[in-house]
Amino acid sequence: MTSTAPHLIAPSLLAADFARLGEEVAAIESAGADWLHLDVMDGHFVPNISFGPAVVQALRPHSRLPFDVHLMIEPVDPYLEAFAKAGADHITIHAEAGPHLHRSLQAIRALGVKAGVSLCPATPPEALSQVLDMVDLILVMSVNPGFGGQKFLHGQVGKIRTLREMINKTGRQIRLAVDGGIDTETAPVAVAAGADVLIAGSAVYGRDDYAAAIRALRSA
Ligand SMILES: O=C(CO)[C@@H](O)[C@H](O)COP(=O)(O)O
Ligand SMILES: [Fe+2]
Repeated sequence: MTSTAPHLIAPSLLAADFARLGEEVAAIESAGADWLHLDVMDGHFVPNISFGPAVVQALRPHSRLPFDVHLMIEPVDPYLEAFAKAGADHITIHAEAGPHLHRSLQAIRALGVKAGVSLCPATPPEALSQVLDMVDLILVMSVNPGFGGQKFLHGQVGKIRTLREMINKTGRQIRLAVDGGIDTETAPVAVAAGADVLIAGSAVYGRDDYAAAIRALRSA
C-alpha cells in the first residue's frame, strides 16, 4: 500500500557545513527541497550533541521552507515551547524519550505546530496505536539515531509497510517519513513500502550539486 500524497524531500542539516549554516539553508531551498530537517541531539538520549533552539531561531530568517525539527532529546517537554518559538513548523519527538508520549503530543499541538513521533529501530509500530489521532507525522528511523552517514537498516521496511496500513485505516492525513541511510538505492525501497517523506543528509548535503542530488532522490 503506497501513499497518494506527493513525496517530499527533506534534506538533513546535520550533513551541512556548520561554519556556513545560513548559506547552507538558503542553498537547499534554491535547490528544490520541500522541508528542512533539523536534527537536535542532546548527548543523553543519543550519543551525540548537535544544536539547540538558538540555532533554529538564527536560521529561521534564511528560509521559507517548513522547519522539520527532529528532537533526539530526553526529557522533551521543557524544550517544546522554545523550539516552537524558534520557528519550528513540525516538532517530532521520540516515543522512547519518556513515559508520557500522549502528554508531550498534546503539548506540541497546543503550541500550534504539527506534531510528529519517531520510532527507533527496536520499537514496534504498535507503540503508536493509541496516539494516531494526535499526530501529523510519523518518522521511522532506518538507522540508530545519533549520527548521519550510517547504512540503511533493511529490517525497518516491514515497519514502514505496517505503519502505512495503520495510517491509511485512520483516514487522516499523516505523513510517513523515513530517516537514515536514504540515497538513490534505498529511497525507492522506502517509497514502495509506503513512505512519503524522504529525509536525507549525506545523499544531499554530502554532494557538490544539491539540486542534482534532490532531483536524483525524487526520480529514484
Ligand atoms: O536523525 C538522523 C540521525 O540521527 C538523521 O536525520 C541523519 O542526519 C540522516 O543522515 P543520513 O543517514 O541521511 O546521512
Ligand atoms: Fe533526523
